[in-house]
Amino acid sequence: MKLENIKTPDLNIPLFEAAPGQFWCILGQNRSGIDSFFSLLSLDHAKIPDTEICLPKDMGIFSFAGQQEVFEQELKSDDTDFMDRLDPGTPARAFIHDPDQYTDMICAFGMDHLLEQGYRQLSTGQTRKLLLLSRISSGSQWLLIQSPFDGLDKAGCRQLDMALDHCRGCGMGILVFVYDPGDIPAGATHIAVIENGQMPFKGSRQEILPRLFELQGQANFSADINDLKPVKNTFSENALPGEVPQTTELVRLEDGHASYSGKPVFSHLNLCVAPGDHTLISGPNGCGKSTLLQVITGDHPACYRNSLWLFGIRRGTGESIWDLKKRMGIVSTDFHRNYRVAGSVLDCVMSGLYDTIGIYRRPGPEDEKKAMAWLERTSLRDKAGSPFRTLSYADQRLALIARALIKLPDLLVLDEPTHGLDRANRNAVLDFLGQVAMEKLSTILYVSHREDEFRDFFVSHIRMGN
Ligand SMILES: Nc1ncnc2c1ncn2[C@@H]1O[C@H](COP(=O)(O)OP(=O)(O)OP(=O)(O)O)[C@@H](O)[C@H]1O
Repeated sequence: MKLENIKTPDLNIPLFEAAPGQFWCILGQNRSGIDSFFSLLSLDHAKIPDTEICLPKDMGIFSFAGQQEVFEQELKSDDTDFMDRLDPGTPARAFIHDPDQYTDMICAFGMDHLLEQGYRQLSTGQTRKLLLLSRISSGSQWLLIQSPFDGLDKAGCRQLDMALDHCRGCGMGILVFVYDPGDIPAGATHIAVIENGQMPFKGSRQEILPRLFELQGQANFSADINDLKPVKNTFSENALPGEVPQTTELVRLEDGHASYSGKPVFSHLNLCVAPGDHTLISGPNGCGKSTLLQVITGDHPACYRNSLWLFGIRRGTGESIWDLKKRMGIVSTDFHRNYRVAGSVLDCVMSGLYDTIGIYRRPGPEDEKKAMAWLERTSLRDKAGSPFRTLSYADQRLALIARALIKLPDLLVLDEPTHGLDRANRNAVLDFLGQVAMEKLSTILYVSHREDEFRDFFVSHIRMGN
């Protein structure tokens, strides 16, 4: 693989070369040009005037955009309307080329018991593991992989490192793109850094690792809690009629359970979240973290089968889900992939005020002002009018985080919200959530696999699946 004299509006790289058997890690911050470089390599027939591009014919590509394409394809072929049951989607087995040849790797990823399960029946991490297996087994001699560790549990990260080492051992060329120096794969033999559209360092791992401290991380997310305090000072400004205010528990789940087709995901789970009980939820892929949060947000049918109280109101007693949603802000991978309406970035952030996906009313000037302020805080102001889906994955995430925060709801339900973000942005978001917690502006339920996100402001930690 060789690219010479790359000159585009975002990139200026005189030369990049990689050989079969090399394992490159490309490291860059969000908006550094790293995504443009990834796109350039992943295009079938990339053409830039005066640029020499020599790419392998066939590459196994794993990317956020590719994952969304698979999801959209699955939606298109959803036959639920013509069946007397939910269409589970393409069986996982069909994504892996010659599964028998990859039995050990499939088992190592913990996917062996899921091969007959439909794509739509997999958790976030399971979906990502499946698509990684799909690319690794594709027979391509080159792998091009974007942010592979996002969403994977600890064991999954270790297995991926081993799988990539195995691929390199078989003579494959590998390029893994990461946004955080902590995500550099253990087996990477070479590192290249992208900064301001350029590639200031590239070379062997030993040569480049000591130079990484020179990198200055600047976050795109920057919010001052003092600007927000006057908007709301207590937990229950949005109290529902008839609700016991202030001291009411936000969530109570007694002997909670959820299952799919009779197969339990979790059971006997008790949870009580009072204002200020910022709660971290962790556990292996597929243990039921997202299902639990979906029960709480009313996005899972088990919410009616449980002894569940939200803001002091028992679910299933005639309450309006819209009234409940008014008091929540939600970010999750499932929500992100389903945010598929046409609409601008400004619309997306503003829609957080109305709890809709997209805008279906004429917003008032005050709402627009609030949304613009959040675009400023996420450095997305100049993208206000751009269609949401044209943003990079990380910028889409920042917009969705702004959407959840715009009304500073009583309950922030954040299921792995920092997918795709670089270290500076991730830290900035978590620092801000720490301030939100300290100022008692919201109560936070937060799912994460990353130990560097296990901050001190979480007062309780639920470890599921142990
Ligand atoms: N629609 C569905 N039908 C059947 N099984 C499902 C469905 N959705 C999820 N599951 C299964 O339920 C289990 C829990 O899924 P869930 O998404 O809650 O896990 P998770 O802990 O959030 O995982 P991850 O860390 O990968 O995000 C998984 O094993 C998954 O395969």
